[in-house]
Amino acid sequence: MNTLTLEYINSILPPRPDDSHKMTFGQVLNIAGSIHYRGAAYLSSLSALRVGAGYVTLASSPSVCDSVSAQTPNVVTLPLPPRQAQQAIDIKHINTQSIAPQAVLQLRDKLAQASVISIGSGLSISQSTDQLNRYPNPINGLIVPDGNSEFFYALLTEIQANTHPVIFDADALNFMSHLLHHPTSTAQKPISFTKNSIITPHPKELSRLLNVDVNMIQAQRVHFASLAAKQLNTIVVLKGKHTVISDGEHIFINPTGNSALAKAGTGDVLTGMIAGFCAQGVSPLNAACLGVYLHGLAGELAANELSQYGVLASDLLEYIPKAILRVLNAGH
Ligand SMILES: NC(=O)C1=CN([C@@H]2O[C@H](COP(=O)(O)OP(=O)(O)OC[C@H]3O[C@@H](n4cnc5c(N)ncnc54)[C@H](O)[C@@H]3O)[C@@H](O)[C@H]2O)[C@@H](O)CC1
Ligand SMILES: Nc1ncnc2c1ncn2[C@@H]1O[C@H](COP(=O)(O)OP(=O)(O)O)[C@@H](O)[C@H]1O
Repeated sequence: MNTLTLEYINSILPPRPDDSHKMTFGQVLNIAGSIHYRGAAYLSSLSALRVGAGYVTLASSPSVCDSVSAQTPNVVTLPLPPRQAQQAIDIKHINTQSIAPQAVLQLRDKLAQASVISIGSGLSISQSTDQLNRYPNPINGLIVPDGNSEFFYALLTEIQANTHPVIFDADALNFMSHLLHHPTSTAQKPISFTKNSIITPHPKELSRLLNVDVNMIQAQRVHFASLAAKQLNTIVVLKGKHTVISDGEHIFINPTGNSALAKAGTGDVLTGMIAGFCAQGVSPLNAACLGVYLHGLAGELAANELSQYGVLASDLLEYIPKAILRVLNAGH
């Protein structure tokens, strides 16, 4: 078990060759955001650019793409077609901002081109009103997915054989929990995290994935992060104070960060940072270490100027470059 250090982080930062262009630093395909979580799409896309990715494409519903474009000129958008109602009676149940499963066909070329794919930040699975009538599982609190769930399933099927890094966050994890624990509840075939994947659960999300009480997870964070990495064949980033990173063999503990990060949207920033490092050719395990350490350091630097009370997730975007400079300067 290793605690991440400034020196180690400095040693795994990717190079920035002079003779380079935007594609040198990789393409992120970020599938994120929904009608109530437009901010998650913004934060996860911009944070990937802030750590040095060359090109970020946000694929989402048209309204999310419009919102993000209105806030920043830096992100390329790929609006995906909304789901259509099959019958007149469905119309009141279907939020037209849900993405059609057929959108995966439109994404096919982008999925193949991308250096890394991030899926799930704010990509709600609970957009349709019929979900509100369903009961949550009493153990894991998970409600049967709906809304974007058909799109999710089509997407996960499409990328099963993908060997590029894929980062699964937030609702992508909740959807996977549903598939893992209710395999016969739908007529769908088994599906798993992809090779070279990274998952970024907070303790409740890991509790849903493992079907283990969240208090048990918190009492044995290293054990459950490592167990999940082995069982699910993925790299696990178990978030919270002293984030644990494990590939099932190695374990890293993050010393950076403070309560400034305990604010909505900071997890979306982390997902983008890890994706941005993967895009630059860093191994998924090192990308997870870089993202987690620098995310925490950005929170500390932001809190030095704004207080632990006053930092916003969007403030982190300004402090990521300062955190990188701090690490670079430590190397001289
Ligand atoms: N501006 C935006 O658009 C934002 C969008 N977000 C998106 O909102 C969606 C829902 O995410 P949420 O995380 O709110 O919903 P969840 O339902 O996954 O998590 C909330 C539950 O998990 C528990 N929990 C969270 N962190 C915990 C921890 N460290 N220890 C123990 N329990 C913990 C909470 O107490 C709560 O019961 C995600 O798709 C996410 O990406 C959020 O990131 C917030 C900001
Ligand atoms: N008290 C804390 N100390 C250190 N890091 C924290 C603390 N609280 C939250 N974080 C970090 O902030 C992020 C929160 O992510 P998450 O729970 O997914 O939030 P959201 O879904 O709102 O984006 C994680 O990276 C977590 O490790």
